[in-house]
Amino acid sequence: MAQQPSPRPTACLALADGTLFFGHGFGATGETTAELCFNTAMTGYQEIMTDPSYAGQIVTFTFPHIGNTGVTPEDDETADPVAAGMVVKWDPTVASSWRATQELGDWLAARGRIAIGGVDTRRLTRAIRQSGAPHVALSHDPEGNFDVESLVAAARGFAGLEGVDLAKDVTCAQSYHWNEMRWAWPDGYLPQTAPKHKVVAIDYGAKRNILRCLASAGCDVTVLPATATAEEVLAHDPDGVFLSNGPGDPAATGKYAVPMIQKILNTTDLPMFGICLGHQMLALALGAQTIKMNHGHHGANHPVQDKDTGKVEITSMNHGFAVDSQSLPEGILETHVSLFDGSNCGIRMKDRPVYSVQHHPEASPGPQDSFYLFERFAAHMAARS
Ligand SMILES: NC(=O)CC[C@H](N)C(=O)O
Repeated sequence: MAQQPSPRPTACLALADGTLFFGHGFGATGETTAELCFNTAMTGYQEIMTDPSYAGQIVTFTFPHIGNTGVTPEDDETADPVAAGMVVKWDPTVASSWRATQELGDWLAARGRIAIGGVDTRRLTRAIRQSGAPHVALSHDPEGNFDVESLVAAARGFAGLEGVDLAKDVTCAQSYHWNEMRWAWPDGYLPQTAPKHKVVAIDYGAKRNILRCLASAGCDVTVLPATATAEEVLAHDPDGVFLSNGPGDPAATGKYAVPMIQKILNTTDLPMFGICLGHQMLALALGAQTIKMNHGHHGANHPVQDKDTGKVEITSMNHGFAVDSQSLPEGILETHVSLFDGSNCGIRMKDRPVYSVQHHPEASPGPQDSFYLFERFAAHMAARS
């Protein structure tokens, strides 16, 4: 039997070091540049693509079957995809799920996001692990015409994420009130139906499920834009302040967020809780430092140890920067560590209800081990009232 000719490549991924990957384009056509990371989660591709923390990044999925359950608006973490593009091993099949309202490719196309299928994602992931998250250009042309030299030049021209504040691009334009609860509950957990605690949540690129978890732990949540000042936060007379996840370099976003956090810490005794970028900026405000990681942590099976209890949580992670635990000043305790590489995953003030974690306790990577962190925030606010 005559062999079928392999289809002409319609997408090209160019790394700044000149390495090229050809494959099949889906989603939008055109060209985009970004930093490339890999995510090891087996499910949740839609939540990943719509997590604002992924702004400025293209995601390589190490799990080969991506897209085969389509997309549904219920799974959006924000209204639009925020990750710059996606790289997958197999082209998505026709969506097979009773929840699907659209094919992944159509959804990406309607939202201007480029994807490439048919890539040796194992080889690509090994390259990322060895040399660090590369700068890349991704092109999708149905005619298959690629100027590879200009693509490599575009990858080299990408400025990277260090020193870049992306929170201002993804934060809300205006404050709003949030009261929707989460849909899935940890075993035996009863949702708090009557909100008891007034929380101001600062949106540096907040995922919706974080806001749902706060509401479910009994918080009446007012969301404020990233550039909110301490005066604007305190004008709401909150019982607690929450610092959200978000994209980019914490040191850059911290230029306006850190003074705001410091002012609240210096002028009030309010409980404060931060997640991911919020964790990193709280650490900066307390005098610690953050560093860029080689290839970051992105996945849904990251073991994290709670140093207070010794318990291990299986967590979702998505970060390319980390708090340098060596830089934590006196009075700031390390509460959680990654069991993959020992990097910092949580801090708290020794004598105040101010704490934060690097992982994503709102995500449900199968287990829901980390939800207690929201209940702890509510308990701190209850103890104060
Ligand atoms: N998920 C997040 O909040 C990410 C924080 C930060 N942008 C990082 O990459 O480390």
